[in-house]
Amino acid sequence: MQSPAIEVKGMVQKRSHFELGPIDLAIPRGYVTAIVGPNGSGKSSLFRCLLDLAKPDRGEIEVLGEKQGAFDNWQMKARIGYVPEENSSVYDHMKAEQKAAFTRQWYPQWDINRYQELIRRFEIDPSLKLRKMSKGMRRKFDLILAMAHNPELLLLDEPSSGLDPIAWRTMIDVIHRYMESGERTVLMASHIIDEVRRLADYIVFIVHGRVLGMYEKDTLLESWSMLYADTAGSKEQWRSMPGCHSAEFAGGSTYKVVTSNMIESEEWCRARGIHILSKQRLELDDILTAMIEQERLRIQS
Ligand SMILES: Nc1ncnc2c1ncn2[C@@H]1O[C@H](COP(=O)(O)OP(=O)(O)OP(=O)(O)O)[C@@H](O)[C@H]1O
Repeated sequence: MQSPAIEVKGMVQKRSHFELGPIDLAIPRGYVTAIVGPNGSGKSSLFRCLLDLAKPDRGEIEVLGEKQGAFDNWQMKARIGYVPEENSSVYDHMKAEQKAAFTRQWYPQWDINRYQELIRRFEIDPSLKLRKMSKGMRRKFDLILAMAHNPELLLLDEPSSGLDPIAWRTMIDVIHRYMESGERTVLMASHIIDEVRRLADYIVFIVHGRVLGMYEKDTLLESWSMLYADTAGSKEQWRSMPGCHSAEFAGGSTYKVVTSNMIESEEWCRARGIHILSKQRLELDDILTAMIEQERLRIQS
């Protein structure tokens, strides 16, 4: 089996009011993995640790087979593309084309045709000064700079922040095409459920600096469901149902039940003669909300 693109073992970063970790994570090569979590859950902090822009207090990080610490090596940086959550204002006085000329010095694989194709697709005027660009234009340009050297690994921190719907679709298409070779890896943080649904193969949920789990997206969406079940008057111990997240009385002899394991829940109901009246898959944001609730209960207990 291929080694992971990113491997994090027992990583902890302590701040005065926030602790990230301990985090253990293996991001697979050749796939898009989305990190999803509420504001302040530590997504950007994790990205900065992965890129050696911030130091963890404990643990090990390996990116593209290199242990953290080998990152001062430009050859290593050239294998990665990064779009941070906030862009730096240091280069604001430059025109886009000057910033591109400056950036390409660091990337031996800079692909001028690819750069120009992306400039066209995202409709960027390269003669414009960066400070004159709108937030969305700047975001598109940052994406272009991160992708013009065809990196093996792309780290995108809320890539669509500020993009209009047309630019957003272009971004989705550009990332899909980037992944076509099957050898590239994307790790992205996102709050946009539609973006995660369209792009991600795997989803990592992070809450209060801790990883709740990493899931294959399709399996996750197939497993979490809400069902209405008719118990025909019998009292059910819903808590013993596999995957039971919550069960609430819905009138008559009907219950509304949320499960994280639809297949086993159905079998459990069948074995007890409980009739499932309807079932509906949960959306990713509902799943995240349910997981946050589970985590809250776990911490309280
Ligand atoms: N440079 C820093 N110094 C000290 N604390 C920081 C720093 N950057 C972030 N934090 C804190 O770390 C915590 C996690 O923030 P982080 O930006 O990593 O979360 P996030 O999941 O990316 O949030 P968002 O979705 O809002 O972008 C927050 O409590 C934040 O205040």
